[in-house]
Amino acid sequence: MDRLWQEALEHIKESLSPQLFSTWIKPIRFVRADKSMVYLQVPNRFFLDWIRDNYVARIEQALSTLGAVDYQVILEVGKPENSSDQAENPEPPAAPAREILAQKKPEFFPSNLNPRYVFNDFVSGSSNQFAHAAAMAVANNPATTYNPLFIYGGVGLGKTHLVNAIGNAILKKNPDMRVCYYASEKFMNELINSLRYARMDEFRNKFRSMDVLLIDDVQFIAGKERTQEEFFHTFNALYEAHKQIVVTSDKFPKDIPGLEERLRSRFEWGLIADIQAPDIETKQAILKMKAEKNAITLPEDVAYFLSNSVTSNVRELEGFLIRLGAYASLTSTPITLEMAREVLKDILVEKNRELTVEEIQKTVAAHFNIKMADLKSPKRLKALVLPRQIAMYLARNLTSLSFPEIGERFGGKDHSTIIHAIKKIDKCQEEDFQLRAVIDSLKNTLTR
Ligand SMILES: Nc1ncnc2c1ncn2[C@@H]1O[C@H](COP(=O)(O)OP(=O)(O)OP(=O)(O)O)[C@@H](O)[C@H]1O
Repeated sequence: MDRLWQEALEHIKESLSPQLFSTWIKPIRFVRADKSMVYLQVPNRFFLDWIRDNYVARIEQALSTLGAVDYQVILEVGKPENSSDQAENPEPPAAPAREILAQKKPEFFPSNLNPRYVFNDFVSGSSNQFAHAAAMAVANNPATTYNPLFIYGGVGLGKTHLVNAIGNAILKKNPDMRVCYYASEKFMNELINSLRYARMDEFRNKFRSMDVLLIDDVQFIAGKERTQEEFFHTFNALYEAHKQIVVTSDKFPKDIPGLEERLRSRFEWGLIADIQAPDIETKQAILKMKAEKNAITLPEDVAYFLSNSVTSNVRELEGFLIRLGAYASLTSTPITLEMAREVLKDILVEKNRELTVEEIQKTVAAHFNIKMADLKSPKRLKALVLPRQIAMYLARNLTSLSFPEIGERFGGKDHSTIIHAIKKIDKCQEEDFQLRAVIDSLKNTLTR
């Protein structure tokens, strides 16, 4: 059996980089074997966990290829190599490999979660209550209720916060679970590195051994062929093993350009929940909560002023609050409405500047991948009519221009054409959930 072990080592060596082999496999010592078990010694507990999670299957596979079929690897923590009593007093063997595989050792598993983002600090309002409720349901019963959970919404509206809150709540209740948060760009970078250094097995083992995988801003992997493929396989492996997957994006799956069809359809298997721009009451509640957290005294009228006059991006709103807090502290003056107006005046002027129809047309044209000129043209092609009507609708909603003035900016169209377009979009939005999502996303882009 000793010889067989040496051969198995050679076998494993072929499939690993020299560095990995010498780090993880070389220090493993063969102890003994009986009819169905191979006892291997590793230097310490951390090592044992790592080998168990990443290499036991590979070792069993190598033994099986060499004829030792159905042998089970049993890992034990051994004494240092020069220890004299090693042979006489072997450590009691650790649990059988398959049992070990079932155990989880979270203390060595980095979750990447942001501990600040918890449900308690998330303000729920009409704009986000659906996503909030879905996130809580997933946190309470991972992989049983909604899988995958897909949360989408505009920039700075709380997606990252919610997804981390899910992870933190799950870990609090189940400290043994492997919960991992990844921004999709980080997933991609790790994949690139694994490809470059021939560490794909490790990469796959790592992602496929999660109990809960949280992927933020998945839109960034769109158009990246290799990343999408690897994510697709990770998704399948986890889904089939009944593990929870949560994905966020700035858009509804159908509206993510360059997203592979097979991924899009999988994202639609579970629950899709949107986060909309917060209303004034929610913004005020968020500001009050954040002020309290940061020990900033924020008078009612200033909270109202901020919520009413600026952005719907909560991150930006938070930034204004911090700025006011810093100013108050540096000048040793309390925050007042007058002071808020003065300190934020430049930003607010820019923010309150009215959008132009050209900006709206440009954004809509880019979203639908058509030419801006087509929005102003009389062409009746189906692919142009809907974007044009959406642009007209947004022009009416986001500017103060009259119907004839809008018609003028759409290539001299009659005001009745504009009224018809607005009525149609209004009606379609009531029935068509996806159209509503597209319009919300465009509004968000235009007003952030
Ligand atoms: N409902 C909320 N209650 C409390 N804080 C919120 C809420 N929504 C957003 N925030 C805060 O706003 C900031 C931005 O939120 P977050 O990063 O989660 O947004 P996001 O939607 O992931 O943005 P991006 O699209 O840029 O990834 C965070 O500090 C977060 O705590």
